[in-house]
Formats: sequence, C-alpha cells, structure tokens
Amino acid sequence: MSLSETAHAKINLTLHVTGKRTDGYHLLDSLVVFAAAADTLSYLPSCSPLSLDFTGPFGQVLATEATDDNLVIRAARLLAEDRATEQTGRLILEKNLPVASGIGGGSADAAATLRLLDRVWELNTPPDRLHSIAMQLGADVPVCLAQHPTRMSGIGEQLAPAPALPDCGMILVNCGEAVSTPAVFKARTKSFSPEATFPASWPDAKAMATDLARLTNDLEAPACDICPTIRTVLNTIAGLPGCRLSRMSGSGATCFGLFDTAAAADTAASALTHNPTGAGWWVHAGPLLR
Ligand SMILES: C[C@](O)(CO)[C@H](O)COP(=O)(O)OP(=O)(O)OC[C@H]1O[C@@H](n2ccc(N)nc2=O)[C@H](O)[C@@H]1O
Ligand SMILES: Nc1ncnc2c1ncn2[C@@H]1O[C@H](COP(=O)(O)OP(=O)(O)OP(=O)(O)O)[C@@H](O)[C@H]1O
Repeated sequence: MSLSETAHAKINLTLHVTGKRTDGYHLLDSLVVFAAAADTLSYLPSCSPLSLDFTGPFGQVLATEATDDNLVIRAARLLAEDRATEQTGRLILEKNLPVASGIGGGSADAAATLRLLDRVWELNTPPDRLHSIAMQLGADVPVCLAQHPTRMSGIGEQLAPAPALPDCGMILVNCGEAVSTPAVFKARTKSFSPEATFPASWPDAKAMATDLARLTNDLEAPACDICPTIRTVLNTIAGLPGCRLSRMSGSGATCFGLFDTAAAADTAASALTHNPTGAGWWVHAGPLLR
C-alpha cells in the first residue's frame, strides 16, 4: 500500500462570481483544472499520537505557524472524529507550492490527507461523507478530492464534469507576495457575472485559449488593486513566446499562461528565468492534467 499522496495545484481557468449568500460566501462558476506542480504528503505508521513535520522549499513558512491550525492536521482530526477512530501516525508534508497563492495548496493538502488517512487507517468512508468533511475544511477542498478537471459552482460544493480538454502546456508564476482570499473577495467592486457557457470539447490548446479569453477571473482586478505586482506578472507571461492566454488563478497572486504543448511551456519558463523582471519569482512549467 502506498503511504503517500500527491496534492496537485488547483488552477481556476475561469472564475465568475455569480452572486453572494446571506452568510457572506460568494457563489462561483469556475472551470478548475490541476497542474503537475504538487505537494507530497507521506505517512509513517506509528502508535504515537498524530504528528506533522514539514520539508520542501515552502515547509519553513508553515513550520512557523501553529501546527494545530494546519489544514493537514485539521483534516486528520475531522476525519478521525467523524469515523470515531484513533489519531496515530507521523505525517510529513513536502511543501513545494507557495502558500496563500491562489492555487489551493492548503486545500489540496487537506484533500490529500483525507484520501491518505482513509486508506491507511482503513476507514472506507463513503464518498458523500468525505465530500461533506472536505466542505467543512474549505470551499476548495471538495474539488481537490478527485483532482480532475471540473466545473465548480455553488460556493465550491457543486461539482460537474468539465469539457473534454485538449493537450495543453501551462506555466505558473508567483511573485512571492501572499494575498488573503477574504480580502480579495471584499475588494470586489464589479456587479455579478453570468454563468459561463462551454462547448463539450475544444480541438486543441489554441482553440481552448481563444474561447476562454471571452471569460474572466472576476477576482483578478481586485487582487491587482491589493497586489499591483500581479499586473506585472500577467503582462510578463503574456509577452512570453507561444503564450495563448495569461490569467490569474483563484484569489491570486499566482498567474498562469497557456501554451500549445508542455514543451512550449518549458521553453517559455526558461525565457522567464533569464528575464530580470522575474528575478525571485516562483516558476513552474508542465502539462495541464487531463
Ligand atoms: C477563490 C477560490 O480559490 C476559487 O477556487 C476559492 O473559492 C477559495 O477557497 P478556499 O480558500 O478554500 O476558501 P475558504 O477557506 O472556504 O474561505 C476563505 C474566505 O474566502 C471567502 N470565500 C471563499 C469561497 C467562496 N465561495 N466565497 C467566499 O466569499 C470568504 O470570505 C471565506 O471566509
Ligand atoms: N497545508 C497548508 N498549506 C498551505 N497553507 C496552509 C496549510 N494549512 C494551513 N494553511 C493556511 O491557509 C492559508 C491559505 O493557504 P493556501 O496556500 O491554501 O491558499 P490559496 O492557495 O490562496 O488557496 P485558495 O486558492 O484555495 O484560496 C495560508 O495563509 C496558511 O496560513
């Protein structure tokens, strides 16, 4: 049995804010996909009470926060309480994804925790129960359970199949400034957007990017007001050779660029690492997972 799970970065190719609930949460309509970039969560069997350690380039950021607040521990506790099981073992999170960056790293980690512990603690939790535990952890956690391209609506709990996606390359770029999700939602000034319409499929990456350009991420403008560097990142990505579309993911600050192939994305990422504007930025290139 594998004792690890991969927690892929979540990318909102489109994100329309379609309304607001009375409890303050916003209604969304989003085309969500996953990138190859990922954290890895591992489990070492032990009879000791559950613990969590961090490795990886962004592990130190989380090590300075209270472990009990980490979404991995919160997910483990919620699952154990729901299933009335003992909380034992040692968890290690290799944190490769930038924190508070709009690519749902914490949400992906929480979902990976639910998948991993359900397996290693042999719980066989029914899928609808896992979905409801996921929702209690955050609006982005349910979509991260399956890690498939998904049309996400409601506040994140309604999941439907996405259009069939073509082969496509993607780069992710983060300028290193953490952006608070509630602050971005609060900074919105625009009226609500309609739900998006999508075809059943796109023939290739170029057709997909051209079609997606008529839709938006409604959080992009408020996030740029809070963190103006995002605008520089978007313009820099758009200027890279072969870029078909540049847009921000989630509530930012990470932005993505779409390319015809993963190889084209790789070439663009190398060009970016040689560009002095992007000094110190986190850059990932790879395929869009289908
Ligand atoms: C913006 C997205 O990244 C798009 O995928 C997600 O909707 C955010 O998901 P998340 O980080 O898991 O969000 P949560 O941890 O549940 O909520 C953080 C805060 O974001 C705001 N929030 C979040 C989701 C949503 N549908 N409406 C909201 O208004 C609320 O102020 C909430 O207190
Ligand atoms: N395992 C975790 N990884 C990242 N952040 C975590 C984790 N656990 C708790 N957090 C907290 O959650 C906050 C949001 O982090 P996260 O990286 O999930 O943001 P995000 O990428 O903007 O998410 P989203 O796209 O879902 O809004 C961070 O400020 C951090 O303090």
